[in-house]
Amino acid sequence: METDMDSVRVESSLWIGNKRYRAFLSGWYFSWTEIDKGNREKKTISVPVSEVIGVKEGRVEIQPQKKVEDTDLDFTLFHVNRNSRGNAQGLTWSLGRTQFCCPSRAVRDQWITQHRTALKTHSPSRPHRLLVFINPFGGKKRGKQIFHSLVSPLFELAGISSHVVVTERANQARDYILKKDLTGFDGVICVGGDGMFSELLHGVIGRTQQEAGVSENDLTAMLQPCDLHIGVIPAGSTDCVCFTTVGINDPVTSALHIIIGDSQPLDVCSVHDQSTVVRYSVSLVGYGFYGDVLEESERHRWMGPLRYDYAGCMVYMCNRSYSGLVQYLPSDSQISSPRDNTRCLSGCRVCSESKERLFPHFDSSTSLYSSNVSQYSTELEGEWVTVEGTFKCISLTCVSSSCPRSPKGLSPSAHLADGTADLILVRDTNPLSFLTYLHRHTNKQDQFDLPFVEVHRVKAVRFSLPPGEEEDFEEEEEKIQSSAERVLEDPGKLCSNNIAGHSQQHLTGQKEKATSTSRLKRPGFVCGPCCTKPRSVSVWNCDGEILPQTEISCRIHGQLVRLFARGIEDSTRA
Ligand SMILES: Nc1ncnc2c1ncn2[C@@H]1O[C@H](COP(=O)(O)OP(=O)(O)OP(=O)(O)O)[C@@H](O)[C@H]1O
Repeated sequence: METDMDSVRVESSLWIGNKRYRAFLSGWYFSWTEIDKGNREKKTISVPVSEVIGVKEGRVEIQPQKKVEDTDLDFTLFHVNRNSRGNAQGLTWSLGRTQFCCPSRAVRDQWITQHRTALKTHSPSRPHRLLVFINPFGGKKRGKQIFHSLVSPLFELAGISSHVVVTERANQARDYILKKDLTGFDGVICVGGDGMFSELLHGVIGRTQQEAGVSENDLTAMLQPCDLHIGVIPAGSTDCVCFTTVGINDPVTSALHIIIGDSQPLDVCSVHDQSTVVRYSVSLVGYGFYGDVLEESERHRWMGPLRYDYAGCMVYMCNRSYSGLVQYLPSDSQISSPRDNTRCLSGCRVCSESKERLFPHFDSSTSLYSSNVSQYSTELEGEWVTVEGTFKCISLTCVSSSCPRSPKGLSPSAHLADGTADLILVRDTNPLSFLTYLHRHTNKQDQFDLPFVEVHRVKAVRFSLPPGEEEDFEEEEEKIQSSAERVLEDPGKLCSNNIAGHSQQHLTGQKEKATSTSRLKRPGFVCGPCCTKPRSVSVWNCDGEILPQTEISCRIHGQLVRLFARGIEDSTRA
């Protein structure tokens, strides 16, 4: 047996079953080559040290149950295995296991020691201690089972200790991250859906800014990048964030990415009203159709995940469109564009070369509510572009926002970490054309290749109501406000309005009030085609939460957070 203590190098004969192998561990790779009876080399298998999950004495199995057969000559290597599956965009990872037999106990011990040294020196960013939040009610309510049967045994095998919090209320995970002592944790994990991810996102960003003394409410402030990694074990209804960053919704794949300490930076959009940050978003800030669908689906939570299909049909039949003034700050189209037909895959060059971490020419003194368009252009050196019109929907997404139902996503060529978002403007059109647009999200046709759709890669966006609309809206607000007050005096009247009870995450108590008022403000619509008076103002859907504000300002923060992921792996590598 040959060893080199300084650079982690071991070489010896090893046996798998009755076949002999020449095994070799250098710093970065462990490989073994079959040697036939005539001493000829046959096939070589190679595993990067970075993808080794653990090395154990003896013959060990952990799935379906932990079983150890302790012998002096054997060791078991656990590592990542890849395969492709179904409609997944990325590769499924599973736990590979190979049992080796050594010529002597001394050689066995040497292999184990050297493997462990190699892990420490060549895969140093692995987490040792994790804070895990399980939403027991997310998706099909299998969060606890998924964690305890599939994820926890893998963490244990890899020597990761976890502190588990099973949530008892909405926003518990966010508040825990904001307030409790997190010393010693290398990351926070959610077992749940996009709503749980959002809680972790708000907690981690808020905590980091608090500690750095940065005001989150200041639209012009450079937010401090967050060191604490976020991991997502998918156990929700759609799990869009997981699908978009890993390419598949599979708890074991995600757990293995966490164990090996993968790190994927992610852009985040902050949404502001005039004076405060309202929310952070990763996947969708949407007005019009997507806002209406969320609002309608909230009235039917009892239907479970089916409510989105139901609400989609109802809102589609209402055939609404909304006037608005959209202003955006375009990103450099020489670098990338939403229509360049590229996919942001693991190791993406556009993301790794991105310099979009600073935000030039943003002037907070400009009123959001001003309708003076030229004022924006002058103050912001002519970079802002203004589009006024009537829209079916307005969507802003930092990432492709893909999910199993829409594997390409809202914007197939969007990047995870280039400091930009894609702004999709769908102008008013006939119902059939709009259906064509929606349907193209589920097939291979280009959803942007339609005359009423435009898409722009942007660094910031503002939305305001056109001047006339603004007055109507205020009048309507006043009328509805007074009727809401009457309803509050007589809560019995609430039944007919069926106001949604879904929890919202708020950054301030003031917003809590605004939201409840806002819900009361908007008259219910369930009648579809027979609605007599079209509503003139929609709501914003921000990653599945309804925003109380209509006029908002959004800014993209390049690579603000980091996930335990590596982006979608090219499936041709399987
Ligand atoms: N114990 C709890 N009781 C009630 N609500 C909770 C609890 N824990 C978390 N929540 C809230 O439930 C909401 C939905 O949870 P989650 O995202 O995990 O599942 P989902 O909605 O089924 O999935 P998706 O968001 O992917 O559609 C989250 O916004 C979260 O704040």
